[in-house]
Amino acid sequence: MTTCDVVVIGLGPGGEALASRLAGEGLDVVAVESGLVGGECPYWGCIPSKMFIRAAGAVAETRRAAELAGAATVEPDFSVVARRIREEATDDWDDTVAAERLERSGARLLRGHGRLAGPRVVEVDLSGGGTTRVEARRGVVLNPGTRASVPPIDGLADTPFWTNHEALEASVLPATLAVVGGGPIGLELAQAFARFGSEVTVVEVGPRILGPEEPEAADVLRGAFERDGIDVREGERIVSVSHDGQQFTLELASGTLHVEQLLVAAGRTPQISDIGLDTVGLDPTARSIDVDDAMQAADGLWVVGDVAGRGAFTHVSMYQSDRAARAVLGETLPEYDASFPRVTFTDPEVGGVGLTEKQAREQGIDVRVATTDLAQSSRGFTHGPGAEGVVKLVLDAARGVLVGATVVGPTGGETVSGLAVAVRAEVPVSTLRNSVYAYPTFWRAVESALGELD
Ligand SMILES: Cc1cc2nc3c(=O)[nH]c(=O)nc-3n(C[C@H](O)[C@H](O)[C@H](O)COP(=O)(O)OP(=O)(O)OC[C@H]3O[C@@H](n4cnc5c(N)ncnc54)[C@H](O)[C@@H]3O)c2cc1C
Ligand SMILES: NC(=O)c1ccc[n+]([C@@H]2O[C@H](COP(=O)([O-])OP(=O)(O)OC[C@H]3O[C@@H](n4cnc5c(N)ncnc54)[C@H](O)[C@@H]3O)[C@@H](O)[C@H]2O)c1
Repeated sequence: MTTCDVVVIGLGPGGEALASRLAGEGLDVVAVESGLVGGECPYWGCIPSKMFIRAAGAVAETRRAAELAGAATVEPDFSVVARRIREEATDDWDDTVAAERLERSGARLLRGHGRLAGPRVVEVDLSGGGTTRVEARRGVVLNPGTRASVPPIDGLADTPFWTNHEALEASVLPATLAVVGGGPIGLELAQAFARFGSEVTVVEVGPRILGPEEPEAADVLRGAFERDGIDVREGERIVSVSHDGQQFTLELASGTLHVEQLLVAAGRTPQISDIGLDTVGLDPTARSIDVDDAMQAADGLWVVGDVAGRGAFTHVSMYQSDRAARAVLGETLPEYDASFPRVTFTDPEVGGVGLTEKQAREQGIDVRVATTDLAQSSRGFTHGPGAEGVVKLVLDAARGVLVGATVVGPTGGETVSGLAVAVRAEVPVSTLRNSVYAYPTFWRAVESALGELD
């Protein structure tokens, strides 16, 4: 048994930041990681996917040049972006740089699978063999993240399907690709593969793609995906999947689909069933671990990242990492920001903050909503092809403040930032109306939407 001040199990973005920060504060930190230091985001998530999307966007913009500026041709070459992902984004899926950075901060890195073995005690199955136990004087921080869920579709588990890992490690573009799931992962990757030349079908079992977001966002995306030649099937059930060594066959409720590759992006499974939660009185079968606003789940136990169930985003993991670090150090925390922004990096982007109209109504808020067509704005008109989008505002009429907003558009993820401040700071809608909006920005469409609230 070794002792230390804090053990961190799982080094996603939040866990890695927390471990090096607490070590920098002089605490004795043991950081346990079974995969790569940094977690999903830098190796199989945000970073490689956004590099892929940036490249696919360049292809799409070049094609739009014909309508705007004269002849331009692009011959997409998937090997260029695959090489950038391998060499520049992920160091060929090697975390040496991140591990050395962590150790330079003073933290001790243990490679292996960690699990609680009671309050403030962690057992680690070391990657090199053997087991060790560590006692943490202050406590343990959990950041184990999620993995791709495999839906219980007949035959699927026996096929060589892709998750986000294989999709972002791919070096060869599939000629045909089916994507199971019309959430952020499925849609971002579907559009990127399609723009490089794959023939893509998205199969969503729910009534619409991007289900938790505003329905207006799905309406815009559906049109954009059709223009990219993507076959979007909503409310579609997959009965069975098989693979004959060459291709996948999907038996759908509406017919049969044959494809070269199958990407499963049907949600995420929290990696908490085997980390000893039962040894501290918590439920290992839950969808997430309940925490208070200081990210504390039990005495001497803090949780950050996707498994805390408060938004599965890197910026949320980092925000929680900051709170948990300050809680471990005994600092008093300001109120928790539950209105965090979110962006799906399709083209057009879908930026959102706070509540959707449906969520606000479910909370009994006196809701008023307004929408405005981004393409009809002055900036949309000058932008031309690719300007489709919408701004939607959700007003709490009783309090006179916005409680949610969505911006779909070429810069939806950036444009929503101003509204994120308005929601977070509860800026009176009268002040938003009595403000000047630069002409001709996409942001100025917000002024039109505010006018529609009357
Ligand atoms: C394709 C894709 C695109 C995405 N794009 C974005 C985006 O653009 N913007 C955004 O904000 N978010 C994005 N996300 C989500 C983002 O990646 C996650 O929210 C983020 O990684 C935070 O996760 P986390 O901190 O919970 O841990 P994770 O990143 O999941 O890391 C957890 C780590 O813990 C390790 N681990 C698990 N169990 C144990 C154990 N018992 N012992 C030791 N180690 C363990 C794992 O090996 C892993 O390294 C994307 C995700 C995917 C898959
Ligand atoms: N840009 C970003 O910030 C970004 C990008 C990717 C992922 N993420 C994060 O990762 C999380 C997970 O993303 P995700 O897209 O995997 O999950 P998700 O849960 O958001 O979406 C999964 C989709 O798959 C569908 N589905 C489930 N089972 C199915 C089946 N059998 N057949 C057809 N469809 C099925 C669901 O109805 C849902 O629409 C996101 O919620 C988000 O928090 C963020």
